[in-house]
Amino acid sequence: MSNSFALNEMNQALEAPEGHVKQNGNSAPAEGARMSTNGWNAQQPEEPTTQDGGADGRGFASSARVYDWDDEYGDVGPQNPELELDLFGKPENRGVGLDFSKIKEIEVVQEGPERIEFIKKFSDAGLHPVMAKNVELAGYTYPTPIQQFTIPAILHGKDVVGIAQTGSGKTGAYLIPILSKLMGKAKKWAAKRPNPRTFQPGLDDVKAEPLVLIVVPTRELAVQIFNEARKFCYRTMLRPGVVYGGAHTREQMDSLARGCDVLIGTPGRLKDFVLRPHILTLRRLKYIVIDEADEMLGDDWRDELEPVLAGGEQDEGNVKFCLFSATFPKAARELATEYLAASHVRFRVGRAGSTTENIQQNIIEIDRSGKRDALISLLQEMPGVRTIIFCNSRQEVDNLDDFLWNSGLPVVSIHRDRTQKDREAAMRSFRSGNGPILIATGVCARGIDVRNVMHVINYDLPSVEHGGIEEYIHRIGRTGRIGHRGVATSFFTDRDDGLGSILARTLLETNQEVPKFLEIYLPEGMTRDTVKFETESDFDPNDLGGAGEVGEGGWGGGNADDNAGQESQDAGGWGGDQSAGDAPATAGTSWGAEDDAALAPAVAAW
Ligand SMILES: Nc1ncnc2c1ncn2[C@@H]1O[C@H](COP(=O)(O)OP(=O)(O)OP(=O)(O)O)[C@@H](O)[C@H]1O
Repeated sequence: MSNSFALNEMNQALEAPEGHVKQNGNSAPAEGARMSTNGWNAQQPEEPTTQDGGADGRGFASSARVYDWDDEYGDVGPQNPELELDLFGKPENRGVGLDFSKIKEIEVVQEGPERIEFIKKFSDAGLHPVMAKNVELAGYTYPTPIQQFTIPAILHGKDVVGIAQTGSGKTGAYLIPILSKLMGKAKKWAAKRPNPRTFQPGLDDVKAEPLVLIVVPTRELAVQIFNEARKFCYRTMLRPGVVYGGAHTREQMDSLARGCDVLIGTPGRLKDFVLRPHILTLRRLKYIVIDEADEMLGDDWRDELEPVLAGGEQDEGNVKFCLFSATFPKAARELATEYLAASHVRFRVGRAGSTTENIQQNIIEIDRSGKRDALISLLQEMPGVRTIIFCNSRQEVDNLDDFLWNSGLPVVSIHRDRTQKDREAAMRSFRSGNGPILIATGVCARGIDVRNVMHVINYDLPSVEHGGIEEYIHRIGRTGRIGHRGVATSFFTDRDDGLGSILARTLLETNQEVPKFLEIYLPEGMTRDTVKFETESDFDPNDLGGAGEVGEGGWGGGNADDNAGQESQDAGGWGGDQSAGDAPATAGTSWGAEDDAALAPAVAAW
């Protein structure tokens, strides 16, 4: 196996703030700590933190502290240095480590009846001043390519589909414009809330009436996005909240009873609350975001998602939809049209389902019986770096956890059968670097963003029936995020035959070495330039006979006036007017239609 850049980069990562997993190998381990093995460090008993463990570090992450708004504040609340530190971390650690050398020019394709002018700088977006400040506090200097397009599109009142590689800033791509737009409107649109200083549970309770609903597939992702929302809502009257299964319903009800303007949740728990309108009503809702949209629109979620998307006393027709994912197979794209306005815009950074070249992908052909030894060798080869190991079953996660733990390695693990407290503790330990090896089932892979994950190991490759190449892309995408680089190593056994062809093409596409045993899956003569995947665009220019005709079932072949009423109602919010002001508003002018301008992809420099 060749890890050309790996060790050098890993060492830098070990020195990096927050990401440190290296401890002084000579120091005596604290009581309860475990000895280091083969270059890995001793694991320490975990200290609770406020960031992931609730207000006092002992509750669930859903009760983590948010900015407390007082109606006497006017438009912008005062700074709270202690909370600021908690939300954004130490100033010297913010926004470090972008590898600009790898990101030169990235092609962004836009489809839909209207062309959106992209922004090059956050300052061009017309963000609400508090949002601009929060973006700065988060350490974001430049918008990522997907953000360059979706920020103006959402500010301009469009339904948006955003498809961009893992770790490319999709969360900010919807949170920043949606919250910015609402900041100017919160006084008018948000429900009345009790004063947090005088609030008495049971006496002052209100029902939650969010303006934004963000639906995600996993609890870990819900918590992570809640933490991002806590940052971007800082010093505003928008109050974020999160609900997810496994944590106490009572605790989440108490939190909702204080009011909630931005609600993040997993479908099951959301459905429970939506069916209890005295606790949660969606009648004020202005935005629905479906993150990991291809996963969420799959059959597995239908029963829970449909009552949420259709229910809760929504003001039908006045809710904007935003769908985001790194992968978006055709079947999911077709389903998505059920929810989107005909005039929605769609942005794609690279091929839907492509991965970033920042991840070095190694595929190792192996006998099933040799996996454990090979795993230990891999961990010894890259000691002390934050690593995620994926397995296909909960049983295998438990088995490997025992095996590695007994081998003296600092390992933590999560899967669906663990209690929520255990899941949160494992994530806390992994994030802090105390338990730098995380074993998980693939289900947990979606969206998790932990700084300095340098190595992803597919102990089992996802089977074609369960996630296939999409899951592979999401799993390896836990490394190589936001301009960083990383290594993904996968064990390929006789069971993985079904994945061979698409895996070989994925390697080819991203300039990776295709190992000899995978070459047989490629048609003769196929090169990086001729590699083929499923159709990327569903947009059929023939559907667009004239201005305003709707391309049936297609993406964006629609009538730009369909939601014009809503747009004029929206105008006047921060950034609502100027951002797309130059864009041609003619229905029928479309990316993907057969004229020169339409065929040219927009290029975002970053
Ligand atoms: N403009 C920016 N500048 C610097 N860092 C950013 C910027 N936007 C987002 N980030 C950071 O990049 C990381 C990855 O972002 P995010 O988790 O939103 O990626 P993603 O595209 O949703 O990935 P996935 O597909 O895996 O869910 C996060 O730590 C986020 O804080």
